[in-house]
Parts: sequence; structure tokens; C-alpha cells
Amino acid sequence: MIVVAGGGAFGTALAVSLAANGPVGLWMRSPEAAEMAGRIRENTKRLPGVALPENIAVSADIDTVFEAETVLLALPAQQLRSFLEQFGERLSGKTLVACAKGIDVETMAGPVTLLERMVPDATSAMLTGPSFAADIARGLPTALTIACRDDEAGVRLQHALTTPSLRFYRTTDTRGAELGGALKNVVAIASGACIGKGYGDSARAALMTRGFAEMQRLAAFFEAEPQTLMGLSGFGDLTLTCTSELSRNYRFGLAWGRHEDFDKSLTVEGVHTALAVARLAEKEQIDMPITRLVADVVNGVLDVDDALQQLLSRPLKEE
Ligand SMILES: NC(=O)c1ccc[n+]([C@@H]2O[C@H](COP(=O)([O-])OP(=O)(O)OC[C@H]3O[C@@H](n4cnc5c(N)ncnc54)[C@H](O)[C@@H]3O)[C@@H](O)[C@H]2O)c1
Ligand SMILES: O=P(O)(O)OC[C@H](O)CO
Repeated sequence: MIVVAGGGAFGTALAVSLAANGPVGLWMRSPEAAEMAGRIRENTKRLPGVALPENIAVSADIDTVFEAETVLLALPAQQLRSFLEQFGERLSGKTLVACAKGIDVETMAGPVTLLERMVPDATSAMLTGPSFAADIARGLPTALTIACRDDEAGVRLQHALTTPSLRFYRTTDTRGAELGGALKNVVAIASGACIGKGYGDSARAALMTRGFAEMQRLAAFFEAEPQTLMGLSGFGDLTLTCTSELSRNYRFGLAWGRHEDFDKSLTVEGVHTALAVARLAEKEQIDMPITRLVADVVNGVLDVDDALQQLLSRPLKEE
């Protein structure tokens, strides 16, 4: 059986979609949240308004995760390492699919790299691509990417995870998939700030394009395949996240641009990824001005208005 570990918006939505194929487990850290979701058949905190099919077994018992052959790890990127430190040994031999989009600030590793380092005996993969939990949970058509270095395992996962509304493409370029998924969140924050500040759609299109150039430069440094960045996990997700108010990263940026507060309980992956990638880019001398400015605003070194002004007044150069 497939078990989804992590009962946030995304984990719950994936469980709802997978339930169309058969029984699925949903492990939540909080016993109270699991008890309530199991009883009222709804995750009212993270995915309100979506009924949980009866064949989703909700539990806070970690043994349900250890008993599964395939585990989808739907935790935020900054939580994955501590989860693996705690439970990694019990996950060896399994097929593990990270569903997080981000770079771990401590180790600068993406989700698949963390899995490979911390559970070397597992088959490690990543689920990524343009997809909002709310859309998946409503059964709207969604195309995703499964990234797995072991292509046979990738094919198996592709088939096991496809549902009537989720369509999976596949790649063996886990590095490219990690980078695309993580960096698009940083560019989405900048895009939100640009719109929030009132700079308009043309400026946003410029920002997205220059952000994509940064993504490609970092991917080239890590020898990721250029075409991975052109696909769902890169360009596809960049487009979605930089243009939709369903995105938390984009809404976070909007609030920055408007000088409004933002709900701190929401997961905004791009904040942490900007810090990790800006440090890495500085160390390796990779030109990533958008990421640098987002990190500077996060660190309180720059005001968001000054950061946007700096972006607009960069030296003239070739495209
Ligand atoms: N929500 C979406 O639309 C969406 C879509 C695609 C990808 N993702 C990715 O999925 C990941 C999770 O996002 P989300 O939207 O589900 O976030 P969320 O904030 O809705 O939920 C995160 C969940 O993780 C749980 N959690 C945190 N630390 C944990 C730990 N150590 N052990 C167990 N559980 C823990 C929390 O209790 C919470 O239920 C992110 O990396 C995000 O980028 C989200
Ligand atoms: O809400 P966000 O900004 O975390 O985006 C969710 C997904 O990653 C979009 O593909």
C-alpha cells in the first residue's frame, strides 16, 4: 500500500487523488489532527472543504509508514532532514518519494539528495511539477513529473501514482527536478512583490524570464539536463507559481510589495530556498541577482522597494 507521510494541504490532496486507485494511508504527526480528520473525513486546517474518501486510512501511528512499501513524503523541505534523522533507519529498502520543493538551508541539499544521503538503501524519487493541492483534491486535470535516477523504478512509480486526474511524466534527472521546483518559488516571491508594488504584468514577465535564466545558470553549474528546466518541473511550475494567487510564495511576495502582513503559519518554501541558494551562488560565483535580492530582503538587509529598484537599474548587458 502507498502511504502519504505528512497531512498538510499537499499530502492530503495526493491521498484524495490516489484513493481513486485503491486504499491509501495518510500519516499525520498530530494525533489530534489525525483523529479529527479520520472521524469527520476532512482535513479542516490544511485542506478545508474536501471530503476524504472512506478508503483513506488516517493515522498518527508511525508504524503505518514503516509498513508501507512506497512512502510519499509530503513534508516541507526544511522538515525533511529532521524527519529522516528520526525515522530514516526504519525506511531503508522502501521506495521513498519526496514531494517537497526546496533546498535544505543547513546542508544545501535538495529533497532527493537528502533521501539518497540519509537513506542510501532506499529507492529515492521526487514528485514535482505545476500543481496546487486545491486543484488536485478537486480532481482537476494535473500533469506532474516523477524524477527517479533508477528509470525502472521511475516507470513503476509513474504507473502506480497515475490516477484519473493526475498524469505523470518521468525523468532520471533528479538534480534538475530538485532545482526547478525549489527555485521557481524564489522567483514567485519576486513576481508577487513586483505585482504588489504595482509594476504590472510586463515587468513581471521580464522578472520571470530573468529568473528562469538564473535557474538555468544554477542548473548548468550542477550539470542538470537543460531540458529538465524546460519541462513541467521547471518552466511549467515557474509559470504557474508566478502567476496565480493560489500560490503561497506568490501571495507572500504580493504582501511584501504592498507592505502588508502575511500569515506566518503558511508554508512559504521560497524564503528558505532563497537564503540557501544565495549563499551557494555567492560561494560558487554564480550570477543570481533575483535570488540575492530576495535573500537580502528576507535577512532585513534591504527594503523590498529598494530591492525592486536595484533589479530595475541593473547594468545594461546582452540577453
Ligand atoms: N500545497 C500545494 O499546493 C503544494 C503543491 C505542490 C507541492 N507542494 C509542496 O509540498 C510540501 C508541503 O507543502 P504543504 O502545502 O502540504 O504544506 P502545509 O503547510 O499545508 O503542511 C505541511 C505539513 O507538514 C507537517 N509537518 C511539518 N513538519 C513535520 C514533521 N517533522 N513530521 C511530520 N509532519 C510534519 C505539518 O504538520 C503540516 O501538516 C512543500 O514543500 C510544498 O512546496 C505543495
Ligand atoms: O503554494 P506554493 O507557492 O507553495 O505553490 C504550490 C505548488 O508548488 C505549485 O506547483
